Amino acid sequence: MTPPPTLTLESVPGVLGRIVAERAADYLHADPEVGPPRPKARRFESALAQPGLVLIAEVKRASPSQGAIAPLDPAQAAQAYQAGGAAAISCLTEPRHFGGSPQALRDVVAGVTLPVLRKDFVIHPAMLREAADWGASAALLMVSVLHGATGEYLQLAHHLGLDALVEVHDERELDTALEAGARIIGVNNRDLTTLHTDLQVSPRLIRRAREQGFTGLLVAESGYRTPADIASIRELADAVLVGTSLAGSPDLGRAARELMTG
Ligand SMILES: O=P(O)(O)OC[C@@H](O)[C@@H](O)c1c[nH]c2ccccc12
Repeated sequence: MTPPPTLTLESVPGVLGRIVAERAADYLHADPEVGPPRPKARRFESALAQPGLVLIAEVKRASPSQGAIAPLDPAQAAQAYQAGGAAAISCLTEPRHFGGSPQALRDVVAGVTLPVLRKDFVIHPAMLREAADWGASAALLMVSVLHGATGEYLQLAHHLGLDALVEVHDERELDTALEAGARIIGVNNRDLTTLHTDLQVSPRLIRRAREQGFTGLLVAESGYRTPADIASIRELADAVLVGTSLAGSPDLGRAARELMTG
C-alpha cells in the first residue's frame, strides 16, 4: 500500500497541536511500510453493534485536563471493566500527557477477552502497524488531526485488519468522516484544542449523522459521570466511551456497572 502523504500538522491548534507535534517527532524516522493485508476480524465493530447502549471503558491514568487520575495497573483495570459489563476497552498509549504506553496496551490485550482500541494521536502509518502488532482490534483516527488524509488512514487501518473509530467534534469534521467512508464515528464532547467539554455536542452531531443517512455505528465520547448523563444519549448512540469518571473511582467494575444501569 502506498503510504499516505505527509500531514500538515502546523494547522492543529492549542493543546492538541502540542501533543500532535510531539508524536510527529516521535515517529519522524519510523518506517511507513505496513506490509501485506491482514484479515478483518471486526471484533470492535461487532462489540459496538450489540443491542442497547454499550460501554467502551477507558484505561486512563492521566490527562491534560485532570493531571494524574489514578495509578492504574492497566490489565487489572481492564479486567475490572470487563467484569463490570464493558463491551470493549480503550487503552491510551500516549506517554507524556495520558500516562499510556505500548506495554499497557499489550498487557490489556493479554488480560481480557474484549476487543481493545488503541487510543493515541495517530499521525503516522507506523502507529497503525504497531496497533495491529500489539493485538489491538481498533485504532482511533482523529479528523481534527488528519483532516483530508482521514480517508487514507481509514483504508490503512482496514488494510491492517483494524476497525477505526473516526473522531469528530463539529459539523465540518463530521462531513469529512462521512465522506471518508467511516463505519464507526465517535463524537467527542471535549474540544481538544481548549479542553472544554459540552455534553450537548454528541446528541447534536449524532442526530445530524443519522439525518444524513449514516447507517454505521455512533459513539458518544468524553465527560460522562452519572447515569443521568448517560440517559441523554441512551436512545441516540450505539456506545459511550468513558475514562476519567471510571478510572478515578475506587471500584472500577462497580463504577462501570452503576454508570450504565443507574
Ligand atoms: O475521560 P473522559 O472524559 O471520560 O473521556 C474519555 C475519552 O473520550 C477521552 O479520553 C478521549 C476522547 N478522544 C480522545 C483523543 C485523544 C485522547 C483522549 C481522548
